[in-house]
Amino acid sequence: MVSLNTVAPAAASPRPGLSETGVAIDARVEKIYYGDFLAVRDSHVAVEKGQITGFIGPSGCGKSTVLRSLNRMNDLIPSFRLMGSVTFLGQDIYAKSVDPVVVRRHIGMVFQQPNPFSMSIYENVAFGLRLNRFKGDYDEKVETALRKAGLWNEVKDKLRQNGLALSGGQQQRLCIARAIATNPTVLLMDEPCSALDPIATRIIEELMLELKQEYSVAIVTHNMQQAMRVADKTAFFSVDISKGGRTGFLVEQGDTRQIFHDPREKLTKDYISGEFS
Ligand SMILES: Nc1ncnc2c1ncn2[C@@H]1O[C@H](COP(=O)(O)OP(=O)(O)OP(=O)(O)O)[C@@H](O)[C@H]1O
Repeated sequence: MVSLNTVAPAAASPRPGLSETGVAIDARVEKIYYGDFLAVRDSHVAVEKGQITGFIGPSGCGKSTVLRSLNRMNDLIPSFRLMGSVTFLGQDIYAKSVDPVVVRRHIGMVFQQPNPFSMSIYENVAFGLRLNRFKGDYDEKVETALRKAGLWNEVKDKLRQNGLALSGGQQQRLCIARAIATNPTVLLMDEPCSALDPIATRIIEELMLELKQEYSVAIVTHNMQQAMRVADKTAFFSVDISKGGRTGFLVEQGDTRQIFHDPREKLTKDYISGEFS
């Protein structure tokens, strides 16, 4: 059982394996507000173990809002308010006793813009380990994370160089290395390729397919082809403008093939045929 209550040294709290199938994160969003604005309603989203779950839908439908609710990243926005529940391996991540720093160690995040810190490549990867008061072999952890992120061969001779000196695609892989260094169970990726060229995008997509051997992944993407290429499961969101607002909601979630080729809902069908026509 994972403890979400205190910052335990990273090495002392092993990551649950992906041997069993099932749900890693179960989010039952009733409502999400920013101040008085109802941004998302009625969205039950699951991130399954060892799979990639894609979040798709038109701009403003709440994909990023829901994604960022899955590891309490939205806590940093004072006007944010969630009604409903989000459980990680059966535990309520919004429970009073839970430490959001520990949640984010188990559920890491990669953002749209590569955002390495202005520090060395090595220290970028070691950052989360230091935050989590890791006491073991830093060199080994940094190398392993860089290898898993497919970056080791490109940076092994310049680990003391500033991370900001890398190319955009390399910076994004550095951010992935930083996210996986603390041995998370889930990786959340918010449009991780939107700032990258097609070659760097393809590298990250291939990396995602490798990462799902070890991690459960949820990715927000605007790119439907990307969702089809990488996602096992797809959650399609839409925007309700019927009451004069703009409120996002989940239309349906299912196997990616089913969502793209045999959607249950007309809204999904219309969106997908519009995107591909
Ligand atoms: N920090 C915030 N404060 C207030 N409103 C916000 C905030 N972040 C997002 N919103 C609003 O919440 C709604 C959902 O935004 P969100 O970014 O989650 O949608 P999205 O589907 O990811 O959009 P996009 O595809 O354009 O990135 C939008 O109306 C947006 O303007």
